[in-house]
Amino acid sequence: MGLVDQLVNQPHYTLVNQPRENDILSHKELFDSIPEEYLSHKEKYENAIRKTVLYYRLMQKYQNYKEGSTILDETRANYRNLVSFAVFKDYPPLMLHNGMFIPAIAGQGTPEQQKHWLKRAKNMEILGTYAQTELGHGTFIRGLETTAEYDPSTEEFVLHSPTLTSYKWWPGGLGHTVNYCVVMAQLYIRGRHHGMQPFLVQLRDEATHMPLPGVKLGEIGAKLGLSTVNNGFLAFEHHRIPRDRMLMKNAQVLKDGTFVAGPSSKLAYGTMIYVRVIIVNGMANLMAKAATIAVRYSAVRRQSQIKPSEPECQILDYVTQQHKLLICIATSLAFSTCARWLWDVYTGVMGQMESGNMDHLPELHALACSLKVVSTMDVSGLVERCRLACGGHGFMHSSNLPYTYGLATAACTYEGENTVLLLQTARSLVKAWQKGSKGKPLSPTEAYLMDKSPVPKWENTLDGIIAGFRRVSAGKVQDCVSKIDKLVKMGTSYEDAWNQTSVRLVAASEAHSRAVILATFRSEVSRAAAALSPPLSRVLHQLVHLYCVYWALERLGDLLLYTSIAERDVQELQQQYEDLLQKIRPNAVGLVDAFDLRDEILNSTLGAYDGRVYERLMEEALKSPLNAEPVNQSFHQYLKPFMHGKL
Ligand SMILES: CC/C=C\C/C=C\C/C=C\C/C=C\CC/C=C/C(=O)SCCNC(=O)CCNC(=O)[C@H](O)C(C)(C)COP(=O)(O)OP(=O)(O)OC[C@H]1O[C@@H](n2cnc3c(N)ncnc32)[C@H](O)[C@@H]1OP(=O)(O)O
Ligand SMILES: Cc1cc2nc3c(=O)[nH]c(=O)nc-3n(C[C@H](O)[C@H](O)[C@H](O)COP(=O)(O)OP(=O)(O)OC[C@H]3O[C@@H](n4cnc5c(N)ncnc54)[C@H](O)[C@@H]3O)c2cc1C
Repeated sequence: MGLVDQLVNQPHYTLVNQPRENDILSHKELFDSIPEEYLSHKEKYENAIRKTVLYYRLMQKYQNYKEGSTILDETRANYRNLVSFAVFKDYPPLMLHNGMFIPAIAGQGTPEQQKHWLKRAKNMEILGTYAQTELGHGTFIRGLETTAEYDPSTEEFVLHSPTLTSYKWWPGGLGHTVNYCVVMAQLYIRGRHHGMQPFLVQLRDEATHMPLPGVKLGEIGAKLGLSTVNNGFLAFEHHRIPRDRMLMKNAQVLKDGTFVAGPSSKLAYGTMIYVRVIIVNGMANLMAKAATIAVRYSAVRRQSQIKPSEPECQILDYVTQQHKLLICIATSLAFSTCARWLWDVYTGVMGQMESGNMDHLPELHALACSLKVVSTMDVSGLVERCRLACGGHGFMHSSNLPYTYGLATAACTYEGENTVLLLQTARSLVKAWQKGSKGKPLSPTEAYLMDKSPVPKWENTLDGIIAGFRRVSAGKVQDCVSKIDKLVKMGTSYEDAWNQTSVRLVAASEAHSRAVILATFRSEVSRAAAALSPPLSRVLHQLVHLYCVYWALERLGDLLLYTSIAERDVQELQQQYEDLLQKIRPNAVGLVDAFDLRDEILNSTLGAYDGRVYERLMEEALKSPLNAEPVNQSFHQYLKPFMHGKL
């Protein structure tokens, strides 16, 4: 639940940092007796499975897991996301089961297929993942090589991996955990290609868990993070599945092999939009976690003196530390606010599509791409900033900042690599510009592109900054269109012109995303603040103000190019920013406390509520197996003979 929602729903903010009675986190067996850093690769996985089964059983008990609850409710059950941080520093092997396997069935299956498979999946009778990416292709979906050839004589699909590069590669849980998956494969009927389609495929025997004949499975090896997600590989050797295993909500294959196309071939990509929307909220949670750890630690840590005559100060009193960290609080709030707004857009478009109206799908796709990119890019950068702001202790796994960075930075790549998705949004912006230039109406989030009024006098206000970001985006899009048009007029193909302009297109796409985020953050907080006490409303508006001024200073070059901002405005903005740091500093700890992330969820020696940082660091250090004995056996085996010249 975002900070604004928490504050709105709980007028007097009660900190519940103690284990609640009858709460999943009160089950100590959920937690590791020794830190998982000291386990082997295999032990980490096995321990994660142990915790996974306990976690899901308890989650079902405490979340009164209703059969009828929709996927949307489940996924928005932030509690699960947050609690999973407590149990799994890295994500669980079943993250894809809830995160993509179930949503893919819900989004791509017929009502009958949903009825049958969702029941089994939500009861954890079967475990699944989403297998799209291959060793040779991740971005270019149309280049994926796994084939599904329909055999009308047996009414079966024959799945096959024709090359090494066609092996499915990366899907979470695929290595040793799941026994089913949704496989995205190129459909062929009587030699004719019918595009990428989703197939629900059993991979392992439900009793023995052995891979089925014609199915090759394994895990892809050690990674930067997500060490317990069990990302795996999958290959098919002419593996046959019944016709009813193609998820046929959008497109169908009849018994005789007749292909019935869906309203749009892109509906098969629907699960990706859904996950991109969810990721924005996930980033807000990660940012809240890292900000809580770093701000609390900065309130406990005393280092050096501001005045030689005074004792060592809290490092949070250094304005440079405030500059590093207060934007993190505002960023978490910005993305949790935008996530809820994007969720409402998503559910609205899904509702329209249920009645056959596809008009708003392109705008949703562009928004989901841009917000997924900016939230993952900003949060991974700011989580790393939180780690650096904690000095040496931030480098400890026990701080939980390195793990949190791994979770955030992974999202810059999965669910659509960030550059590629920004280019998708750029595609939408260029089309909107061309459409608007012909006088046609644009979607609500892109309508500002057609603002042809003269550039107004710059104002150092929220309205002025947001209008400025819109000017930057529109100006960049116009420059891209002009460059592409100029290249095409010189005889360059449109595709080559697009590629030669792509650095600018990515920048235009990011500028658009920032304009959307600033405007949404400001309007959503203004709407929610009306229900808050004046002091609370004031601090939230200070955070919105900080966020807008911060990004104006970060993007000064663009503002100087496309708006009338002048040097004196910049000086004033810088002063505004420093004044805001000073105003927010007294509330910094209170604000991260308001994220209400319990110690078990923070999982951090630096961020615990009681502030006993040094005792916790020492407690964790003593858990190292190396500390079990004063002299390690390697001294006698190697060092001693080496030091005596005998080795
Ligand atoms: C902290 C973590 C946060 C949350 C955790 C908690 C919950 C989340 C749970 C699970 C998630 C966690 C982990 C996920 C694990 C990872 C999973 C994966 O990675 S799955 C694989 C993801 N892969 C991709 O995203 C591939 C990216 N590539 C593409 O999308 C396409 O190839 C691309 C769009 C780049 C290009 O495709 P192409 O066919 O070349 O299309 P083209 O550019 O020509 O455009 C054609 C046409 O289609 C429109 N379009 C493209 N994609 C979509 C879409 N998805 N939906 C709708 N429309 C789409 C595009 O706009 C264009 O339209 P026009 O022709 O312009 O009209
Ligand atoms: C932790 C993790 C978990 C994952 N989980 C899953 C999963 O569960 N299921 C699944 O199916 N997949 C999963 N993936 C795979 C993920 O979806 C792909 O890695 C992602 O789509 C990027 O594709 P790629 O790896 O082939 O990179 P590539 O697409 O090869 O990208 C490499 C580089 O090429 C650039 N590039 C590529 N195409 C273009 C273009 N058109 N224009 C400009 N630049 C371009 C990219 O910007 C990037 O810099 C996971 C990946 C990770 C890291």
